[in-house]
Amino acid sequence: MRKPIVLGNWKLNGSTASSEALVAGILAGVTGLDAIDVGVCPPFVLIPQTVRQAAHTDLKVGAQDCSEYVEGAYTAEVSADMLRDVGCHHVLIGHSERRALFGEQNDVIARKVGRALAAGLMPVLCVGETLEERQSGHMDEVVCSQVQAVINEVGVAAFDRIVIAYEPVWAIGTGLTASPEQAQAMHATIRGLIAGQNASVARAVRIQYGGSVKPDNAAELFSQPDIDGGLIGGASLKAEDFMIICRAAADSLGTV
Ligand SMILES: O=C(CO)COP(=O)(O)O
Repeated sequence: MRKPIVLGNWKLNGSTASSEALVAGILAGVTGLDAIDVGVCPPFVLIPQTVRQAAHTDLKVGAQDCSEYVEGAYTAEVSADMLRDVGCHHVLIGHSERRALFGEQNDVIARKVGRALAAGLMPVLCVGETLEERQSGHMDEVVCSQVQAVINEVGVAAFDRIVIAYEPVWAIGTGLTASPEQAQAMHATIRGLIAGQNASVARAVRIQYGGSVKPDNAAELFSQPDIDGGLIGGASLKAEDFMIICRAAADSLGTV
């Protein structure tokens, strides 16, 4: 049985005051949820205060990106080692907004995953197709090539320390959720790709769904056999909504 994992991706939102209030709300609801992993990904500057606030609790704190470089003259970059040093547990890598708005390609993303693993962080590899890629029937090929690029860089065995987040680009922030069947089909495709290279890693690897997950659709998504929790954007900015989604993930353990 895979342990579901629900992470809040705050993106470019929050202040010291608003994030403190949000984390307080999450911490008030997180007890009793030890059957799942729960975490947040604040903007870089809010990570240290969030780590302090979450100390000695079950809430895991991570980042939204890391550098492909270790150190040196790379203005504005933040390394995986720095993230580990300030207490991060995980790091999102290859989010579709990084790919689309900041030009990140599969090779850069694969190197970042390698850096995160070397630093002792749990990389959350984000993959997903655009609407055009889905409509032209290329979605499996696109998503599999995004995963395979990382397998080629770090080896398939390393996926025992990596979480995959399938986030169809057309479902992010749009209110359009992939149907549970569409999401399940892609999760099974990703697991199948890995199974072809290492069956036991494929059985164990956790694959989250992301893209307009809300309190009213989380339970149905999480009840799919290959969906192991969610990566939550907008709904993770409200503690109450985020905790309803976390509870749906915990409840899903009874249904699959
Ligand atoms: O991009 C996402 C999480 O990384 C999903 O965002 P929304 O939940 O706002 O659609």
